[in-house]
This record gives sequence, C-alpha cells and structure tokens, in this order.
Amino acid sequence: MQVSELFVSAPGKAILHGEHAVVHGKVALAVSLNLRTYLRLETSTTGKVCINLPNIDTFFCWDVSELKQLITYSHVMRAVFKFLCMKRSLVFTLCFIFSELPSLTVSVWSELPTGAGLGSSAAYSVCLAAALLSASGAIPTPLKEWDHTGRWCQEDLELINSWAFQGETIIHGNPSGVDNAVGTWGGMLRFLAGKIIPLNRVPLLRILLTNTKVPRSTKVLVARVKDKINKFPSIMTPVLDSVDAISCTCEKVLSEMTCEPITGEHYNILEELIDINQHHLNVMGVGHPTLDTLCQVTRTRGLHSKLTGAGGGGCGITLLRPETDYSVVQSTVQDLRDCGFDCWETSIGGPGVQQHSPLSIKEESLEILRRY
Ligand SMILES: Nc1ncnc2c1ncn2[C@@H]1O[C@H](COP(=O)(O)OP(=O)(O)O)[C@@H](O)[C@H]1O
Ligand SMILES: C[C@@](O)(CCOP(=O)(O)O)CC(=O)O
Ligand SMILES: [Mg+2]
Repeated sequence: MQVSELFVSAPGKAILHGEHAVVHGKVALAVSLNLRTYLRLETSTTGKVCINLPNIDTFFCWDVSELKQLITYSHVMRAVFKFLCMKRSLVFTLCFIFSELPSLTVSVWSELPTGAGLGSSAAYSVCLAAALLSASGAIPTPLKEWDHTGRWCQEDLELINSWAFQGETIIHGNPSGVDNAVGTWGGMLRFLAGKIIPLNRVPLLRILLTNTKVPRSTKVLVARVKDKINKFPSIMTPVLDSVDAISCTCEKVLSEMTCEPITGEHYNILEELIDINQHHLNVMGVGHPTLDTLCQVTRTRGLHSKLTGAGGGGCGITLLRPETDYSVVQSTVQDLRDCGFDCWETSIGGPGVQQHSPLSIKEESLEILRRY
C-alpha cells in the first residue's frame, strides 16, 4: 500500500444523443457535468475492509480474513460475481487489483442523483478504479505537493477507464462504456464501439437539467431495449440507424458552429434533432409520462427537450438558445418545479477523474467523507 489517505473525484455526464443505440454499436455524443462523485480511501491496520456509501444508505465492514475466503471463491466464480450486487463489486475489484488483501476504508459521496441518467454509476466506478489502482501502486498518485488537484497521464487514464468499465459491467450488465469514458476524460466525447474521440472544438452550450425524480434502473432499461430489438429486428434496426445519423448530424452542426458565425438555423437543427431523438427513444420503450410532461412544458416556452441516459424516468435535458431570456428560463424552471421535478441550469465540460488535496474539496463534502 502506497498511501494513507487519498481523495479522488469523477464527473457525471449528460448524453446529448445516442443513449441505448450506443450499446448496439452506434455513435453517441456525451459531455461531462460539473457535478461530481468524491471518494476517500484510507489505509488502516484494523484488519477490516469498510465501505461507506451514504448516498444509498449502505455501510459495510468485513474482516479481511472473512474476505480471503471470498477471494478464492471469486476466482473460481468470476462469472457468477458479475451478477452479484454492488457490495460485492468492491471485493471483486480488490481481489484483482491487489495481490494481498489490504485493510482499508472507502467512503463515497456524490453531488449526482443516483439512478437518474447522469452517470452516477460510472462516476462511482471511475473513482473506485482510480483510488484502488493508486493505492496498490499500479499507477502513481499524480498530485504534486504544491497543487490542489492532479490528473493522471493518458496511459494511466486508459487503465482507470478499463477497470471502471468492469465496474459498470457489474452495475449495468451490458454497458457501452460511454459513461465511464466521460467520467475518466471529461469534456465532450464522440463514442463509437469503444473508440473515444474527444471533441475539443464545440460551442458553449446552455443546458437545463430536469430530474423527474422517477427512479429507474439502467440495467433493466438496457435489457428492455435489447428484448425489443430481438423481437422486432427489422423495425428497430432502422431506428438505431436513425439515432446514429442524429448523433453524426449533431456533431457536424456543433463543429460548424465553432468555425462560422452561429445562426438561428444552427439552433433550429439542434432542436429538431432533439425532438426526433425523443420520439425514437419512446419507440425504443424507454420514455415515461413524466418525460412527456417535461417535453410539453418546455415546448410551451419554445424550448426543446429529450431524456438523457437510460430514460424510464430520471433526467431530461433542455437546450437553451444563447438569446433565451433569463426570465424565460426562470419561468420554465418554476413550471417544472411545479410538476414536482428538480430543475437547474447546468454548466458542462467539467474535468475528468482527478486526485484532490483535502483543500480542494468543499467543506461539507469533506466532512461527510471523513465522518466514517
Ligand atoms: N454515490 C454512490 N454510492 C454508491 N453507489 C452508487 C453511487 N452512485 C451510483 N451508485 C451505484 O449505481 C447505481 C445507479 O446506476 P444506474 O442505474 O446506472 O444509474 P445512473 O448511472 O444513471 O445514476 C446505484 O444503484 C448504485 O448501485
Ligand atoms: C442507456 C445507456 O446508453 C446510458 C446509461 O446511462 P445512465 O446509467 O442512465 O446514466 C447505456 C450505456 O451506454 O451503457
Ligand atoms: Mg449508470
């Protein structure tokens, strides 16, 4: 073990276009949010592995000796472990990263709503991968004495991303990898079949995020879409192809917006793409009446919305034009809050996974992370 106390964080994400289709080899465009998950890892001599997950009211403590039996079992039953619940994923990860089981405490605190489409599972997996790889010495800790945050080099990020993908596999069943890629690298990405292309030339987008607060599970929704594709392949394949074309068209428009004067027509196209994609997502069976309400309410204010992430409730995004007046945004937010939703204008493009000094973490988050 190389460290006694380590803090890392990773951002959540919003998918602009391509959710679900990306699981079936189509393009997705996704962007990091300025809402993050924080993880504190502390090595100890207690002979225990403790994990504290206050966001989901889950707290575990195991004797290392007890876990050692699980290790043998997990090596033999690797496949079985993939279907076990969250708490086992830590044990699973520990077994493969460390040659000898360490005694440690891991605490996680997130600004993201969990299970709402903003990639909380990926942010969690990225943090866990970065912290455990660093603590085991597999990758260095990048924080310099005089800095408040540190970032890993490309090679280390690739290792973090690949372990985070394993975490997502445990939580999701069949993830595309787009969420953990955004959590690892941050910024805006084009993702296609595991290939990650950072989009550096993109305009500043104003986005309203709405959480319908309807709980849902990505795993269930991804499985639902797969069943539909298997049942109606000739009907669903063109839908997935159309979503792919939407992502590609959106990428092209965003790139044009950085090299020519932005016009109303650019925004008209972005809005139409949002509307078409929302219809496609309904066809895939991942809509929800609350998401229909979101689209209707924003439409009466001249704004366009779609679900983001797995759908079935959770969050939606609304595109704001540069000229959208503050008063229109305020009234829309109020209308949506009156529907019982959480709603806020968000900034996008936060950095990927980072190591932190305690000084760079908000006091209240630090207090929660050190509470256990
Ligand atoms: N802060 C967290 N603490 C513990 N578990 C978390 C945390 N964030 C996410 N998770 C795990 O991820 C699951 C939600 O993942 P998912 O259904 O993919 O939704 P999303 O990734 O959109 O938030 C939770 O049920 C939990 O298992
Ligand atoms: C539906 C999907 O495209 C995104 C899921 O995102 P989230 O877990 O709902 O934040 C699944 C995936 O890409 O793995
Ligand atoms: Mg998820």
